[in-house]
Amino acid sequence: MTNAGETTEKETILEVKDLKLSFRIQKKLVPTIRDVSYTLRRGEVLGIVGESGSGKSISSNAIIRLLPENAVIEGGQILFDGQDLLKLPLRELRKVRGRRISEIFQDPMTSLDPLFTIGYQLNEVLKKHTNLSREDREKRSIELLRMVGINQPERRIDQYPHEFSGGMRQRAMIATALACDPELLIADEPTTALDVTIQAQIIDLLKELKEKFHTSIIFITHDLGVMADICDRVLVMYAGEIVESGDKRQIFYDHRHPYTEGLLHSIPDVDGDEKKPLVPIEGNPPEMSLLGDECAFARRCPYAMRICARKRPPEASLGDGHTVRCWKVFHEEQAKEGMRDADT
Ligand SMILES: Nc1ncnc2c1ncn2[C@@H]1O[C@H](COP(=O)(O)OP(=O)(O)OP(=O)(O)O)[C@@H](O)[C@H]1O
Repeated sequence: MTNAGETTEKETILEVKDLKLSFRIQKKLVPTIRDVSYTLRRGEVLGIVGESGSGKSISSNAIIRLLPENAVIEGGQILFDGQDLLKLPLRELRKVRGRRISEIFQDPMTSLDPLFTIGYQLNEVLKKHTNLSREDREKRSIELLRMVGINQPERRIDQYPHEFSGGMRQRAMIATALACDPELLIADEPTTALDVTIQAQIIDLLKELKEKFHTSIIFITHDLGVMADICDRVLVMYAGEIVESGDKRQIFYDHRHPYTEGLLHSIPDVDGDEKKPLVPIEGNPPEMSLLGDECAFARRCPYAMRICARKRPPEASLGDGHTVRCWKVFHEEQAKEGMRDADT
């Protein structure tokens, strides 16, 4: 792996602009990812959080077009290192996938084949994406297993996935994802199925990747505690759209969207020193096929006003990269601006 220089640290690696994706269901197109826009810099960990079905996986899998057959991308751009991946023919995209962008999943068996040894699978990835000789591929495979914390990699390389424990399989999957030094790693709930100790070890490993190699990571999770630990910036998703985005401090300590507020009340205190009662958000997310031009959260929102049921709120920019899609916040910001104008 090459150690990226400090100068590349703030460079934008990924820019998603107005991504719109629908699913074809019984001849109808159901909008599911709605105007999603965000930027990811080199060496940054971007967390995506939201309830089940909010679009975390689909919006991230759209980057490498790993989508169900009935998915239709209806608009937007996905600029990776300046190149629009949506315009790239599938054959070209396959070269990017696994080499410059790779993905790790909750279930390691999504990407590990039970019929082949771990060494064979690492070798296949390296054969496909690099010009390394057979000998160098073996050396690299051993180095990768060692890097992800697998002891005795020379012996382990000849073993099959079932001979590994759950945590070790997760590490082996991470090793295959890292084989070609990806610039972007998409981690979709990579620690959810693991016990707390192993979860912490995997998080430490991902942090090390970010620190040492400036790998950019999209980290999808339900777990706001894990998110507070690893992420620099956070996207809060609800009903296929980003309802709030900001850096970790803005989201945890200065959030403005009622949904973010509800999410944060539904977990134990992130600092762990104050025991707050858990208050789940009442109600359920909307049925996407029935959603009109209203605020998707209106029916569950304790602050909903008349306009919320009639019109989707615009995205308000609060400065320093903090955005919120909520009428209440929009009006509060307008009022502040009005007061500022009156003062001058
Ligand atoms: N093949 C499909 N056809 C129709 N709708 C789909 C299909 N696949 C996913 N969806 C819908 O897309 C929406 C977003 O799904 P996605 O898997 O991205 O959610 P998620 O936030 O990652 O959820 P989870 O946390 O449960 O993984 C959901 O409402 C889901 O029902």
